[in-house]
Amino acid sequence: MSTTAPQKFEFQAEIAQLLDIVTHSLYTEKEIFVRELVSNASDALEKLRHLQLTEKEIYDDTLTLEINVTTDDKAKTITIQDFGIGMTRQELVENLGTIAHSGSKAFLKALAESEQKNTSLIGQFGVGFYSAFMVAKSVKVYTHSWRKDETGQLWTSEGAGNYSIEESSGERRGAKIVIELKDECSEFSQDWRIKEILERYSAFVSFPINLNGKRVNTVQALWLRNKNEIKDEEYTEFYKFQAHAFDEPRLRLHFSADAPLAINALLFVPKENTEKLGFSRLEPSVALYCRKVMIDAKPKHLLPEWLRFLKGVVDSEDLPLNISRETMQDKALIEKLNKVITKRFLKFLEDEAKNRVDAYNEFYAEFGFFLKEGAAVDFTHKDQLAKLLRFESSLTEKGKTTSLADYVTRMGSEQKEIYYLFGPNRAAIESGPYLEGFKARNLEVLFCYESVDEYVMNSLREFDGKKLTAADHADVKLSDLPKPEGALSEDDTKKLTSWLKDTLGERVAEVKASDRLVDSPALALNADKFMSPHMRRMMKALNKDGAESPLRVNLEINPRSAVIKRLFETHTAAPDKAKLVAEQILDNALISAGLLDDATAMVARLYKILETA
Ligand SMILES: Nc1ncnc2c1ncn2[C@@H]1O[C@H](COP(=O)(O)OP(=O)(O)OP(=O)(O)O)[C@@H](O)[C@H]1O
Repeated sequence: MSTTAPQKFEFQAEIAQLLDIVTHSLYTEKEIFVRELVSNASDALEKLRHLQLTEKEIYDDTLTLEINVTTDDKAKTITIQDFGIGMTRQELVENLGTIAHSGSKAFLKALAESEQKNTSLIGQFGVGFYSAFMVAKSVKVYTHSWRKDETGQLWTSEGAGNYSIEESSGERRGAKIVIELKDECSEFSQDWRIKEILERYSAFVSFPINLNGKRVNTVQALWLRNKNEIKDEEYTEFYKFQAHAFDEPRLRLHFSADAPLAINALLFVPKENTEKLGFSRLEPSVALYCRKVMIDAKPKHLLPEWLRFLKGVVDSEDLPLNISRETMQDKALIEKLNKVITKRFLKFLEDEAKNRVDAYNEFYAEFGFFLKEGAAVDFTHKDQLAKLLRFESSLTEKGKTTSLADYVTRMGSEQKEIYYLFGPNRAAIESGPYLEGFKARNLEVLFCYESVDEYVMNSLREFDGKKLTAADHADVKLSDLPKPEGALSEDDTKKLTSWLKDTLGERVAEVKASDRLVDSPALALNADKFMSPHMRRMMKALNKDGAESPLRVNLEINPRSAVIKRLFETHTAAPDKAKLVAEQILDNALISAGLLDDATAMVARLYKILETA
């Protein structure tokens, strides 16, 4: 109730300009005004809570610290009331009539600099209290300061250049903002609509928020609590609420940091990797908060792409509520957050891998793909990621894995490189000809089954100073093994390799005796240094150039093999038959290498060989 005549005031020029833009804005996400006003209310309550610690005399001190939102769809109004510190007449003029507030300033500056004269910038900057004018015909602020000797005030504006203030008796402490909605914005006088908005942006505000008498925010901002006081069930409940999830989290990391930024983060790894199950690519969904108020549910650059499977919350009070994707300063802040959180999460995984081996391995089986993606593309973190990778190897049991670090501890003093082989699965690699030479010399070979492994190995290049080398690479040199009895002599072997080179012609670049074969008669090594057999297969699957270039391989034969000895015996006696066998040996080697492009010629030849058998 007014006790004196209203006094008229002009808005400061910048505010008038701001209001003009906001009032006529076509910005579609008008709903953010709720977030802005609730966050102001929460700030005002927070300030009151602090005052209660130091001040003896506070007006209306029996009030509960809460926020009450009421909607009236007949009158088309929404009211947001808090019992916070309120404002004096003087404060109303300063706070709501002049441009004190940084978000609005930044908004106007960006607008002046920006090419886009449209108002999409509002959403990016947030214009605090003034955002109410996107939806309001008129805004009334009923308020009473926490100071006992002040009187209640009513601030009114229709957003067009001026506002008025009058005394108002009977006000409770705090601020009550009544918005009379524009006709086209009447949706904001609907209970369900506001409920949805409050749940989205203000679910974790620490003061109770009641919408039309019903409590909306029931889940606590767990990430700000001391982790020693939080039960597992509370974490799980929070995860389900925040990530809209139905499963239980597999891993969680709850941490806070003070430098270089104040961060409170609560991150979860879900139980299942839905991308692996064939669902669509995950979107980043660790939400960004500033003091419990959500800034962005799906911030793109908060974490690297390969961490897109994480859920949870990052809260930093060093961020402005209206953080923008446009300004350099804010971009730098996000980058800093990204760096700190990624490093911390990788450290966490390292500890898990050390202390909870089984849980880590289960995590890896489900989410290892993402770590490999990171190792392949993220130059900054690849070394830290390399430590987290796991592979089966020639020394592990089927289904069990080793880390690169453990591999290194098993390396003999002679061994300088870390060997790996690609193949579709363990059986294929073990039955192929490439492994046996390594096995015979007790050299461990890592098994790589996934396409991404090729990129990982190419990106890492080395681990702990040891080169990562494909075991089927033509350059690999292996130590001599003692010559077994009954092998072809060196002379005979030379005769045979030169005959093979002539006979096989263009299909081979080189033929020589192998130092890596033990049982198999022959193997093919890709003569192309730049394209591994695996890459060639992928290019072929993608129908890319390169796969079609004529294939030339180095053929290595095993002088100990019965087939080779027999070939030597027949190559002069029955050259035609020997030629067929030679070609078949090459094709068999190509099959093992995954390099045989077309099997038709081979099938016809096999029948010919069978005829003579
Ligand atoms: N509910 C309220 N109770 C008391 N004071 C308020 C309330 N709402 C706004 N104010 C005062 O008005 C000022 C301006 O509010 P506005 O929303 O424009 O900016 P801000 O809250 O300071 O900035 P930001 O929204 O970026 O945090 C606030 O700083 C505060 O002093």
